[in-house]
Amino acid sequence: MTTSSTTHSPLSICFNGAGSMAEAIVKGLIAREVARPEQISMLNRSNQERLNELTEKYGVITANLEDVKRELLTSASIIVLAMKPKDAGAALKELGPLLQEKQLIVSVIAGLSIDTIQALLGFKAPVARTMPNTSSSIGLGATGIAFSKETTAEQTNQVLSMFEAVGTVSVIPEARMEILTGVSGSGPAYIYYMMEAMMAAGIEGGLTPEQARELTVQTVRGAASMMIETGEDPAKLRADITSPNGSTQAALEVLAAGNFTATVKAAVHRCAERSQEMGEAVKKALL
Ligand SMILES: NC(=O)C1=CN([C@@H]2O[C@H](COP(=O)(O)OP(=O)(O)OC[C@H]3O[C@@H](n4cnc5c(N)ncnc54)[C@H](OP(=O)(O)O)[C@@H]3O)[C@@H](O)[C@H]2O)C=CC1
Ligand SMILES: O=C(O)[C@@H]1CCC=N1
Repeated sequence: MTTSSTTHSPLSICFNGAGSMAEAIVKGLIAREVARPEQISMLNRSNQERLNELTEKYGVITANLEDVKRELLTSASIIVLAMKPKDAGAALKELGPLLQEKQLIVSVIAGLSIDTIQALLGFKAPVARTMPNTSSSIGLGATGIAFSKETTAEQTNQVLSMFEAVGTVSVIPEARMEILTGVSGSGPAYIYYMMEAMMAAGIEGGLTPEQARELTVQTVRGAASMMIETGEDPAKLRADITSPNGSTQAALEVLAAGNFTATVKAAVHRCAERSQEMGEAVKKALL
């Protein structure tokens, strides 16, 4: 850590990691005009083709030369850690000595705790531990955020603005971050899995792939919008569809026989547990 009193103005955000989650956030930030492309830099380990693609698509700054990368990291007001958990330990150890104490670290890394991030950096940096999801790219993300006590009010507001621009935000105690990952961080994947199965069944029954897709997408979109617009519990909305002894009841009985609720709950809890395991692995390997 360096202790120069340089202030970082205007706001600049450096994404350390330039994969699908970083792109989802950047796309949303630019579309919603929360940051201009020239305020955003994106770095990765080695994939130059990927950096070229991001500059072409969004006009953001990218770099692969080590000294330029270092300059972008040291001059950013916010550094977003967006690499896989297995790569985070080495990246944080390298980053620590470069940072000034006022630079804010925003992590999107599953399982990695604030304590571990600070221990790997080598000092108590202000940290916002977040768990977004890929729907941020279209402004419909759901992000959980926990702040370290070193985070200033201004930094807290900057992070809230960043993620509110790309969807909804839930500020939660850090201890709830794993279960939130199970619900909303990985959640879109479960819905896509369900949609794949519905589409496959529709095609088996003779719908064209296009019809199966359109009907499935509109059904999921309509169901989500019904919850938002009516404010009803899903159990009530489900009951409204389920005629006694009708076709929906017959379908739900098949799902219940396959332990639908228990299976989905087990999946969410296993996701939370796996997230914790990944964080523990980083801690064990590098501290
Ligand atoms: N995908 C999702 O839905 C969500 C992901 N997350 C979290 O986001 C993080 C990233 O996931 P995702 O975007 O899917 O991963 P990707 O594999 O798509 O991207 C990872 C990126 O990290 C880069 N990288 C690896 N090591 C380093 C390093 N030492 N320094 C800088 N950059 C590095 C890679 O560069 P290169 O290609 O050059 O190796 C690549 O650009 C994960 O920790 C995950 O837990 C959180 C919420 C949702
Ligand atoms: O699968 C993963 O590990 C990440 C975390 C949340 C979504 N994807």
